[in-house]
Amino acid sequence: MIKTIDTGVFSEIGELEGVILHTPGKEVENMTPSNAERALYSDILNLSVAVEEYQQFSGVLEKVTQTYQVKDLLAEILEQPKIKLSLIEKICTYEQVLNIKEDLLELPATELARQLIEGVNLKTDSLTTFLSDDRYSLRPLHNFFFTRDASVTMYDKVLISKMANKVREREAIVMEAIFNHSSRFKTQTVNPLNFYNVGNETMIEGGDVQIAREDVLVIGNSARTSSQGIDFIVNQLKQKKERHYVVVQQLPDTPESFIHLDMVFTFLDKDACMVYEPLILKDSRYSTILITIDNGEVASIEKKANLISCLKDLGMDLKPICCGGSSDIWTQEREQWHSGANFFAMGPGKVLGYARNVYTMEEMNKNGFEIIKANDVISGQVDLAEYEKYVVTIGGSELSRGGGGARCMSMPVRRKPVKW
Ligand SMILES: NC(=O)NCCC[C@H](N)C(=O)O
Repeated sequence: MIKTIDTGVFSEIGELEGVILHTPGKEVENMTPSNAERALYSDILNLSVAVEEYQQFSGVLEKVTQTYQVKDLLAEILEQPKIKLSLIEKICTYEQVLNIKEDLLELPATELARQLIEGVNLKTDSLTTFLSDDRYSLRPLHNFFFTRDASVTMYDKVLISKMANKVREREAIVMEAIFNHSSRFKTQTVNPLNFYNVGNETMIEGGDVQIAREDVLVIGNSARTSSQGIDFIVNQLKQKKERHYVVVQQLPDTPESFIHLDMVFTFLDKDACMVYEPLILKDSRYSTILITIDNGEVASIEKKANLISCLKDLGMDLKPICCGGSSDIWTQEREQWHSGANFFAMGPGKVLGYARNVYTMEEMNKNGFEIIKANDVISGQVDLAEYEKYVVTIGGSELSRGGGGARCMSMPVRRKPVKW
């Protein structure tokens, strides 16, 4: 009997009750140095090492909460012929490969789910395909293990992202199909593509959207999330007719380690957050803007000094803990590059992050977080219930080369309310 849960995320830190994951598969290796950039990678991952590291991440989450794997969820919905047909038609139309539709329809659900993620090989049945440098009719979804980005559980609904790059668009199509059809989730999806006034400039990715509190969102205005994307979210919030705050943090377009807000800022606890200090606290070139929505309208839009003081004005007094420590800019830069600021909260003060960022971990420890190795949790040597405040560390030397960390690799579907 399948258990159905209502989706609901009203904070970044509430105790986790369900999370969607994707264990990296062949799609992370199915590229070459010359097309890695197109895949949005700065380097090519070694799959066996990446999987070993990932198992530390998923192993811990499996101990503390209900986990779901994208591939299983997808295979489950593809067992229904109508859904299979409509999803294949949608993907083939979208990616202009209607010629492979019949072949895909013949595949059993599990194999189809695998190919939709790992890529569908190009048939060499014509001179053009024979001469083509490409190997795929449908390219692999190289970045799907960053499940954070393609959809966002926002309060009681799920927002389907409008990805900035073509190479990640199918991820959003798959997530929408899962949330619309899986009997495991009771929810309502909101897809910008279904709104007549949404154009190409509208971009939203989950790495930029943080649910700070029931009435506060923090959103990165980045290379991946445009002002139009944020306006779309604001328009959705207006419908609630309640007072709501959207704090916008502008981000630079380069280097690629700044793609999303969660690469420079994450919530850790009711009273603490992780920051990349040079950008969040010291660089005045990137504005913080507060949008106040009230009674179904934008009541005001104003520039604020910085993200931390803006949140304080809204009643969220957070101590910033510095990625890479607070003394050496080179260390800060290096650890930020390796997703040192990208923590994922399993509950207030209970977070996951990469062990490789040793200066960041030292700083977390100085601020009262116990440092616990993932493998010790998985083996049962450490019982997390005995600790109040901790970071569980996972190996991240290989995974971080994909361009993200623990928050990027998790898509929470439900969290308990926080007792603020
Ligand atoms: N939330 C995140 O920061 N996700 C990381 C995404 C990395 C991926 N290579 C990308 O460029 O989209």
